Amino acid sequence: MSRFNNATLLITGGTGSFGHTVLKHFLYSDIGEIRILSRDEKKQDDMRHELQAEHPDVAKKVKFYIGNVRDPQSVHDAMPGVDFIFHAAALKQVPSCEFFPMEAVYTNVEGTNNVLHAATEAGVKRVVCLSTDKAAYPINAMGTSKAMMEHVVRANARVAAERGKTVICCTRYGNVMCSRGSVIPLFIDQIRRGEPITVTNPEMTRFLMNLDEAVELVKFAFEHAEPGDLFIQKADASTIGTLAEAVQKLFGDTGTNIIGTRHGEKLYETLMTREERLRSEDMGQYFRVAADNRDLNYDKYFVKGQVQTEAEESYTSHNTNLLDVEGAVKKILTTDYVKEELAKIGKQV
Ligand SMILES: O=c1ccn([C@@H]2O[C@H](COP(=O)(O)OP(=O)(O)O[C@H]3O[C@H](CO)[C@H](O)[C@H](O)[C@H]3O)[C@@H](O)[C@H]2O)c(=O)[nH]1
Repeated sequence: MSRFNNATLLITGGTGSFGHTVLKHFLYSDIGEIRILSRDEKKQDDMRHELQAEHPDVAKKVKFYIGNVRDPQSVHDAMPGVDFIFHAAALKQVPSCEFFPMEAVYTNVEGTNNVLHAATEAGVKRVVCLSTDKAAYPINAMGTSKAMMEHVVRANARVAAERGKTVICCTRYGNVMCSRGSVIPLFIDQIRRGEPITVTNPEMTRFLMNLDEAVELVKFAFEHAEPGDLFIQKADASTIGTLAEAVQKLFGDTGTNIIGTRHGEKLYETLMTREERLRSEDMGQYFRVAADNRDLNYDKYFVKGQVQTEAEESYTSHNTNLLDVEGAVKKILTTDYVKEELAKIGKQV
């Protein structure tokens, strides 16, 4: 019998790519109920139909709640009886958050705070929050809001730990290949229309990860997290030039336009800062960075000698394993999306 036997799992942002994959993963487990809390009734309705058509035997485990993490009452209303929460609701598009930064604050910072307060109050057992590499040394509004979210997570984790019921932690990932609005589906669409693909900067690098890899870490976090832990998924990376070539190799070459870096973009991403790396524990497929659990009375603590505060290097998409075109082809072929798109044009892989 697993920890989830007959339990209720709430997924915020459950109609998004990440939430949806977590849902599918738990659907056939011994879990009792899965609640989806999200804003868009159309997406919920589509998902309800999809579940009824494809998983009729377990579809009734899923309950839909229309709400918004910005609205504490709607969060509160979804909470009774919940044992576990996967908090994925977020604004995540870099350029749009750049133009509407307060919207990112309301959803990513305040929304997370609302979820964690309600969870702590309701005595939920465990909460796993979803963060991004853009929160490490952030330069854009989306990343800055997610960095602040991570602070909100740690502060709430400390309070919840004192109360002794709820364990709150965070998982941090790089780019999820083929998630909604991301670059691989865009390239495929452009090729399908016979247009050149738009590459911002071929030298830019991004961590590449598929959703199934990511779910493993969510499960691990549910099982093993200590209050305030940050789990960081290790991943390969690729330059955008290499990624573009890999997509063209599979879908055809309609030419390439270089359009230049967009608002708020970095040349490379950092998954773990130097400061975090120094405190991290290498756990094979991921790193664990434990929370600093001292309180504000620093004079209680006495440190002898020099204290090292930074590791030599951060863990970045420039210094992790960089894939070549062949490696990138293999990697993107691990996603259902690419396999389905290839099937549509009659290509078997
Ligand atoms: O027309 C385009 C659009 C994007 N890119 C490039 O492709 C890479 C990936 O771009 P995406 O828009 O797919 O992803 P981002 O890195 O901007 O951000 C995404 O990945 C993040 C994780 O790092 C978060 O999940 C975030 O929510 C999500 O938008 C970037 O280097 C970008 O410059 C292009 O070359 N051409």
